[in-house]
Amino acid sequence: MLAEIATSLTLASVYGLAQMKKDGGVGDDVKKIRQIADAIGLKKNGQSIIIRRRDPADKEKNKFYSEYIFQIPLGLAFSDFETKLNVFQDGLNIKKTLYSFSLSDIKKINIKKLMKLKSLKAKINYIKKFIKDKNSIRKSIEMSYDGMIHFKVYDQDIPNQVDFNVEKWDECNGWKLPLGENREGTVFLDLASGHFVIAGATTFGKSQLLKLMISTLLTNKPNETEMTLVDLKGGLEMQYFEDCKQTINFADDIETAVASLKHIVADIQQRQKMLRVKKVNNVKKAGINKRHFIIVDEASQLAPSQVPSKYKELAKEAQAYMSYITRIGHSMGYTLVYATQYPVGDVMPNQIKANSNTTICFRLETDTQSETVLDQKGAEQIQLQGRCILSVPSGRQQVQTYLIDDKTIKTVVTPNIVIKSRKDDTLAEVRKEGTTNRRYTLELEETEVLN
Ligand SMILES: Nc1ncnc2c1ncn2[C@@H]1O[C@H](COP(=O)(O)OP(=O)(O)OP(=O)(O)O)[C@@H](O)[C@H]1O
Repeated sequence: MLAEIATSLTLASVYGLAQMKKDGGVGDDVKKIRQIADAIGLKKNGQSIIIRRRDPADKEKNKFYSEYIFQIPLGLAFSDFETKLNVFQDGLNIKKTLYSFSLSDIKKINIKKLMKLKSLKAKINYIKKFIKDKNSIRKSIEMSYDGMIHFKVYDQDIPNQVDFNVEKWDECNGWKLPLGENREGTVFLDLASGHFVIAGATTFGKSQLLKLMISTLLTNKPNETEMTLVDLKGGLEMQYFEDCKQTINFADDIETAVASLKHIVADIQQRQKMLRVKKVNNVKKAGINKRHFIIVDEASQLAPSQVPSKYKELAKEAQAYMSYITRIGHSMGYTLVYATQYPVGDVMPNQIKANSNTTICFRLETDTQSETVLDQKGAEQIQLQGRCILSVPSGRQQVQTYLIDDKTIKTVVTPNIVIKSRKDDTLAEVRKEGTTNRRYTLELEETEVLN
């Protein structure tokens, strides 16, 4: 037995050392970063960036990156560096050969597993695979600036795809959503923290994310969730949830959408009056646990510039209601989730953008669209389905969102299905009215609630 372990270890060491020799050793990130900056002209009057602090990764303290803090030469801006992030990243990953392998890597080989393999060929293949997997790891960088430029260098990149596992829901307390994974693990969002904007070109993951959000609500807060689902892609994406008891309104055309939003606004105004009587200024203080989520996909179908002329007035009305919901709704227990694949001009109204504190942006077609959503370029460079830039008040980061499968959604939905009476008789009325020269007058009373 001991002899076998020794043979396998020798095998691993010899193979690993051979590969390490081929590579020529591990490079110095600080030196490389400075060389790259110089090579692409990021220096001024002959002065290069100067290293001020090194802070190595410490897995025991859950710190997954090494941080290098540089002073930048006078006359250069952080944006000069930020726009070259890919150049720095690729530079750090340049290898002299195909393999890079260290002695500490050899220690990570699972000896027990190796021992169980019967033939020498299987053992060699196991080690080869281990080395191949190790070498497919790519360093990645995050940059930030606080008077000095911070390079966070991770030994691994964000995963390219992560399938959702229902066990993630056990890790969520309150209104938490398991959004996806970054370089350090799961990223959670608080669904009760404010309104959401979700943007992304077609097939990059918006609908998947909406399904994950709704499934999370139905799993963790089935009795405290109410939903208004506005699916202007023909109702195909949200149809899973149409018959859930939590779905108070379901709209798959502009007229029903406007009618539903109008109801929500009336409900919010009603609730304001109720809170005023109770002399409190939000639902939490009033002891109301229910939250109502208004989920709109695809919001460009409610933008006056994008709809046929006969629907323009309706679209204006819808936008006014949605803006109202984002201004007043949060403290009243109403959350807007505004999703669009086409964030240009009036599809991204200022009020909705300004009043939403979480933005999830998948790939967009142009840098102008990226600026419209995030106030900066970058979303046009995303290549992967499900990869997003998450922007919250505390900062920005890239996340690979979870991919939830239809079977899981069905399992979540089934216990929540109810046979409904036609709840939307009123909506049907409004719809009829809408087709017969209806004149819309906006009466959005903004009642101040007592503090
Ligand atoms: N998080 C993800 N990880 C990996 N692949 C994904 C992810 N989200 C979506 N995809 C892939 O992209 C396909 C389309 O996703 P989705 O339906 O969410 O697109 P979309 O952005 O809503 O597009 P559209 O606006 O045209 O409906 C999915 O069927 C899946 O194959």
